[in-house]
Amino acid sequence: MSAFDLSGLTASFGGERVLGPLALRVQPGEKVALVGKSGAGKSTLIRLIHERVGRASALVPQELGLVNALPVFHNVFMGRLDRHATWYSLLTLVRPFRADREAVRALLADLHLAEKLWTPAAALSGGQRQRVAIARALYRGAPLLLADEPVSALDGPMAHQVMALLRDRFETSVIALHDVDLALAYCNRIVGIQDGGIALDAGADRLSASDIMSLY
Ligand SMILES: Nc1ncnc2c1ncn2[C@@H]1O[C@H](COP(=O)(O)OP(=O)(O)OP(=O)(O)O)[C@@H](O)[C@H]1O
Repeated sequence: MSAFDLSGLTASFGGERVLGPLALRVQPGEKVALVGKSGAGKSTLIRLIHERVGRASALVPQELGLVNALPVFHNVFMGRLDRHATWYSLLTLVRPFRADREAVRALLADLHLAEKLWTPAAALSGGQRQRVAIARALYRGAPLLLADEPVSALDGPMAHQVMALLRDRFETSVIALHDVDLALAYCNRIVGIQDGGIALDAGADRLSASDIMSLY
């Protein structure tokens, strides 16, 4: 059994191939860091995997996808929008149910954001917005996380805390990361993307930061 086993992954823009064709098989329990220089194709690969795996995954896109006019609660609640009947979601827009309020509040507490439950997303800092997108992914309750630079706006200690949380709460993950030290500390498999292909694929315990830096 694998978390996913995909082949024929390709992407082109304006007739120019930027990724693939490549294949990626990820086993349950693997924490995969996607590394590689800017423009290598990491975000494109995350998007392609999400398109194929769909609802079985929780996505943290680089642009976060928050609704600015809505409070933090509702942005997090959206992580499970496809699991609720329309009437339930509409009622929640006006008056959230207590059990949902408490579940979201607990997740936000883990991310040091509990006091922002009713703050509109527009009024948050970059790092707070990033943590709301992470809370939405956690709230989804999917076993597979697909995340694109999920801690890029967080300070050092907070980035470590959040990476540890993601490692512990998701069975399997694929995370695009610029920070090579975070990749080695919190992931057990490193996949390096170069020129639209996989140039490195090895266990984190077999690699050092300098091995990964050869991709840059
Ligand atoms: N919508 C688009 N239109 C045209 N080209 C695109 C588009 N999205 C991505 N590309 C191109 O595809 C290539 C891969 O981009 P991608 O965003 O996947 O890289 P990345 O490794 O995630 O970079 P970064 O680390 O800077 O986020 C780049 O050359 C980029 O210019």
